[in-house]
Amino acid sequence: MHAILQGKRLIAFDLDGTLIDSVPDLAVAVQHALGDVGLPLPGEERVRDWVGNGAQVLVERALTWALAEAPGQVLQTTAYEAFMRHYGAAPNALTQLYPGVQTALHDLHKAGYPLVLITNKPERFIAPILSHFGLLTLFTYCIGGDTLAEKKPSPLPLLHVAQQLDIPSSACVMVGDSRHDIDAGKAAGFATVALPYGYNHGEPIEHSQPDLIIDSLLALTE
Ligand SMILES: O=C(O)COP(=O)(O)O
Ligand SMILES: [Mg+2]
Repeated sequence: MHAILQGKRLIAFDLDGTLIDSVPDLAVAVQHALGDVGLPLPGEERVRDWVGNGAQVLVERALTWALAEAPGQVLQTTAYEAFMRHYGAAPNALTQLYPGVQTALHDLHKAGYPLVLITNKPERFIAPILSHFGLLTLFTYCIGGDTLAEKKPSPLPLLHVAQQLDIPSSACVMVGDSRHDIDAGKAAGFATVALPYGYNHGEPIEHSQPDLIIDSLLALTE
């Protein structure tokens, strides 16, 4: 096991950009939603930079780009509902696990670590995606962006799971791809591990000064 796991008793993982490359399916759903309301389509590369603060903000960023101004509430609600419908219809069509994820999660689980998932993605999508990849049963807890009163970068979801499992923050690790994961981890008193291959609004994850940067989750188990 990697030295950062020494004395640790809980590992929390981010989902999008950390375990799964979900942007191709998110982009399809965003484009369908914008098409439904008669707006121009942004393309996958723009959508990549908009992921990270949950589905409402993703839709709001897409609408703001398409309109060149902030959307009104009615349009936001209509486009959000369309996005949720389209994404829910096909959350796994193009989504792939990043290399090493399957092996690393199974090895950490076998080694006895409780694994938890803390994503800003709406909760309803978590189980269909994790079970598609055979990973759902590895996780003790799954928290979505709409599960609790606050989402990352708030430390609340991290502190919530640590408290539920009665594990002190100093014995917990947050693993993620974006500044929201690292900021939440630091604010919760967790050790922080970053993956540089995900979605961080186009900014290098080094800027958030995580405790460790690894190229693949396999580095945790070696
Ligand atoms: O849905 C998002 O905006 C990002 O989700 P994540 O927290 O799993 O990266
Ligand atoms: Mg992420």
